[in-house]
Amino acid sequence: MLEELAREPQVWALFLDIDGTLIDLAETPEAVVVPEGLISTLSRISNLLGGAVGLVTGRAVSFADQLFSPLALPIAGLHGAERRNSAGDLERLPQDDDFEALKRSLARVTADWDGVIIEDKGSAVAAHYRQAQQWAGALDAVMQSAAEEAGADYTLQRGKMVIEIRPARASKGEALKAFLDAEPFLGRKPIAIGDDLTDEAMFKVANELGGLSIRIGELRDTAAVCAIPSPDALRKILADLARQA
Ligand SMILES: O=P(O)(O)OC[C@H]1O[C@H](O[C@H]2O[C@H](CO)[C@@H](O)[C@H](O)[C@H]2O)[C@H](O)[C@@H](O)[C@@H]1O
Ligand SMILES: [Mg+2]
Repeated sequence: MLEELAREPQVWALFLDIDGTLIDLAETPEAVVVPEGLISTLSRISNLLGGAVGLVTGRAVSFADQLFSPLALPIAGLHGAERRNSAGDLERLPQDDDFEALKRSLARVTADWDGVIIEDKGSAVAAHYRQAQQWAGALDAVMQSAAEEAGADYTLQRGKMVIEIRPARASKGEALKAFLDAEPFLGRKPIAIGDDLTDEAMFKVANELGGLSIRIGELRDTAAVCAIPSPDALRKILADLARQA
């Protein structure tokens, strides 16, 4: 990958997931740390690729922007439900009052469930049980019934120790396609790198378009065609690439 990207940077577009890919997982959503040097690495690789580097994440764009400030790459947030293109134009969904009420109700129902975290992300909500695995089954049931109540515009998204309700019309695969429809991504072959179930949609699109799909972790039950063992190993590869920029 490193050799290909360095030799023909005009051919490739790079799409990177955040949690579990660029940065290590942490016990809570707020406790994540962006390691020193990563922001400058990403900035240099973006220059090398003529700006064709995008973040594709389950996080809200606003949260990702805080993490990577002052870098503001093109980004798809909430699993593709919001997207900022390379010109800086941000598409997001209008507030849905029923969904706001549903999030409040979820927070009420789980208030006494020790260790459960309800992460309000605007047009999506995540219920975390990393610190409360005894609540995993009950939380799954509550989220399933909340997703039904939310209706056809929303869907359940499972991930690492998390169950989310997110807008149904979006996916990371659709986000990749939307990026690739416009400069500076237009006509390039996508490299999609991710670690979780939500990334499978972008792996499939990358494969279909003759690109490359890379899973962080094991190459098991995935559409990805190759693997990198850990976020740390990926960061080392990216740092090497940035040095050649
Ligand atoms: O698509 P991603 O960028 O990988 O985002 C996926 C979800 O990541 C976050 O949750 C995960 O990371 C947390 C911090 O390391 C961890 O505590 C949690 O167990 C993981 O599921 C984030 O909080 C979610 O909103 C994202 O959708
Ligand atoms: Mg991830």
